[in-house]
Amino acid sequence: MTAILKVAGVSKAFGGVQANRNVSLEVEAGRIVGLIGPNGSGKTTLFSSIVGYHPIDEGSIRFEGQEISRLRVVDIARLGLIRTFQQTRIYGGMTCVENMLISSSQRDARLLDLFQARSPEREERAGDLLDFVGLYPKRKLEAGSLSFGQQKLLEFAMALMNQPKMLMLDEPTAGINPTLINGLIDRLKRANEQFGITLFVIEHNMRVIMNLAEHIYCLAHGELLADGRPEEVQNDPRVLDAYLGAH
Ligand SMILES: Nc1ncnc2c1ncn2[C@@H]1O[C@H](COP(=O)(O)OP(=O)(O)OP(=O)(O)O)[C@@H](O)[C@H]1O
Repeated sequence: MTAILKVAGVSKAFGGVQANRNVSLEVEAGRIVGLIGPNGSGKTTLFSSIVGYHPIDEGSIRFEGQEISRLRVVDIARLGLIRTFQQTRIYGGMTCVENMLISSSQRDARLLDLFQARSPEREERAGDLLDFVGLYPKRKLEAGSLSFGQQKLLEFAMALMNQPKMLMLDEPTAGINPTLINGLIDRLKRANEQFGITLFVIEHNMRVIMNLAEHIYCLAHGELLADGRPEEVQNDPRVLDAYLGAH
């Protein structure tokens, strides 16, 4: 197995706050890997650094062997490394299909309007992916009328429009009811298996991440604390201490 993502010695501070300190980790191609840690342990900061949202202070980030730590978000996305956010980023006044079409044009970093973004192939792909996440019957509805969980599914489908090699998901199940959570886990696994997309997932819900990930990294106070198979990490006294100590 080869690493699709290699993070080596990454540090990032905001003023006096050391959000990440000397973090090194690897994500193997085709895997589902989890990132856990108490609130404020630096998970989102690490994701932002990887996708080029802000410069890092030290270290190296390689995607498919290429150094990406100095690239812009759009250039990293073009390489096939895409991230979704804790908060959904959809246009509530547009239909589900329109959101999908706009999303697919973002990869090119060109400000295409919806008219230009429409093509038979893209519309077909949008329909197929909406079907994949179970939203095909709602494709012509305004995205703002969907439940929060359905909006998360739409956002996931929008990310797939860009045909990523690797998707980084920041708390995909946050705020979603338990029934939809199971559906989302199933879709994430299927995207991994059917489309071969590598997934790197931040998740607070332990049941979800234990069920989903094959390997888990745990951060605490900005540093890598432990990593291993889900059952190893779950029973690691250092991880338990970090969580208990955080409350
Ligand atoms: N833009 C910023 N400016 C200043 N401080 C920041 C910024 N972003 C993050 N931090 C600080 O860096 C530390 C790590 O935050 P981060 O959001 O990465 O943690 P997290 O593990 O994702 O937390 P959560 O689980 O609550 O989302 C925190 O102390 C946070 O306050």
